[in-house]
Amino acid sequence: MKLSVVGTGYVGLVTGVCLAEIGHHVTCIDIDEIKIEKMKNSIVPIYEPGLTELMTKNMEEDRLVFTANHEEGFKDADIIFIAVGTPENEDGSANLTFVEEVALSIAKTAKKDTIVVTKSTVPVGTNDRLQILINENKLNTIKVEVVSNPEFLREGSAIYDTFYGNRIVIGSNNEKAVQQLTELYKPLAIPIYSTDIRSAEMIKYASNAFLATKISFINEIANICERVGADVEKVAAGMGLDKRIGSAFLKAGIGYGGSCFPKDTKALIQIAGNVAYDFELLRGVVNVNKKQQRMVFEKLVENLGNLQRKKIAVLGLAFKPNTDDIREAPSIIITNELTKAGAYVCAYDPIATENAKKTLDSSIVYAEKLEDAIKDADAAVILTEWSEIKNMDLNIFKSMKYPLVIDGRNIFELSDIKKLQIEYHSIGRSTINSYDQLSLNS
Ligand SMILES: NC(=O)c1ccc[n+]([C@@H]2O[C@H](COP(=O)([O-])OP(=O)(O)OC[C@H]3O[C@@H](n4cnc5c(N)ncnc54)[C@H](O)[C@@H]3O)[C@@H](O)[C@H]2O)c1
Ligand SMILES: O=c1ccn([C@@H]2O[C@H](COP(=O)(O)OP(=O)(O)O[C@H]3O[C@H](CO)[C@@H](O)[C@H](O)[C@H]3O)[C@@H](O)[C@H]2O)c(=O)[nH]1
Repeated sequence: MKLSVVGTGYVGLVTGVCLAEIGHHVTCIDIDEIKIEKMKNSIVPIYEPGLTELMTKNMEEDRLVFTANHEEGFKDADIIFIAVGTPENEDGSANLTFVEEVALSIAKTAKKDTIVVTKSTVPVGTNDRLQILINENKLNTIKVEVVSNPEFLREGSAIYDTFYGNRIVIGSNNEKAVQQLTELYKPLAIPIYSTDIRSAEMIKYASNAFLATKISFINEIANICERVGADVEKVAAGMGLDKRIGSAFLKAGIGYGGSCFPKDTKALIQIAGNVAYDFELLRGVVNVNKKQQRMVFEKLVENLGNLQRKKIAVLGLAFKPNTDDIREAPSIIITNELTKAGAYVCAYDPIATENAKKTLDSSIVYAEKLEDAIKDADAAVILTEWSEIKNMDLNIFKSMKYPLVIDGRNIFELSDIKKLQIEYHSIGRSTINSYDQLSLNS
């Protein structure tokens, strides 16, 4: 089939490349001309494992092209995917400006019957409104059918998730459109769940809100564990054995970040509010997350006191490993607090440094190597569970001025930490202070 994908961010580019890989002819469109030029030259503008290779392969096999011109991009399309951003408005609601701009440009330039598939995460009712917007502004006598097809990929494993997702949700009342999309996705052999448009839109928000709820739940359990002498890692493992609960998304830490959970939870609270429903539970989830994101900073102040002129090594800046994305990353809040408190922040991230430089306070110094950030530090905080950090030689902590480590991701085994002379605090587990004990004994 001939497809167009509008928006070449984390969702659009991965979708376009993967659809080309299963044999479709794909035109990726973006308004960012610099991005388009890069992609035309086989440069992937984001970090996503495996994407460069797959993109280049499909370009070479003539199934994937890029353009900044909507009209040219829509020319032959049987199906147009909308994958532009839906960022957060100041009041927490979803900003639909980009989606509406694309819908209008389809209305004004599409010249043949087409299915418009919304992959962007949009509030319930949006696709119905897009259908009206397109019908009212169409310049040609063509049929345009708007379908909801929310995306569930995760950054860092986006290609795997596209090829091996648990389900594909299609929201439409038009049987022909559902059939055509089913045909399009057939090579993926992923179960298709077909439903009405509004339920499809809600499935996306409800799924993200539920996963965020699991995270805030386990984080609260972790905070209680610390106070009653239980270990949250063991608690989560024991809970996860119950198939009704499941072990996924029970990793305690410094809260969820990223471009989706923070904005989508707030948008769902707004969606409920718009129909006079107070989503009390989800408000709790969001508040717990805010509190949790400050946890590392609070533990630092508790143990170090005044942070003025203290060197703090910040290990990991991305909101999760295997991505360069720092949107809504806990590192933003934590480094802001640190710099406000007068600390000297030396940060290390294997991939996200360039994006961090655009967002974080300009006083932050970026180390080239993990060991450079840690050397002579008064404390180290771990914010992202990159495998490089997980697998580091723990003896590097010996090069610190005082080996105080606050691990916001519980990446080390307490049994390994006990072998070191180090003061180690994590989330929902007991504190290890073999440094002071050893110095008292010697
Ligand atoms: N990032 C994820 O992991 C993820 C997963 C599932 C769903 N989503 C949803 O998918 C949507 C896209 O998210 P993203 O992270 O890929 O966004 P992104 O910000 O990475 O990319 C959006 C792209 O759209 C382009 N764009 C904006 N207006 C345009 C227009 N009029 N025409 C052409 N291009 C235009 C931008 O230049 C940008 O390259 C959002 O609604 C998001 O909530 C994201
Ligand atoms: O047990 C866990 C699991 C995740 N996280 C945090 O939660 C955030 C989100 O993680 P993850 O879900 O892996 O990444 P995203 O790429 O944001 O993917 C989520 O958001 C996407 C955008 O909507 C959806 O498509 C995906 O299905 C959904 O998992 C990150 O900060 C993680 O550190 C935890 O703290 N504990």
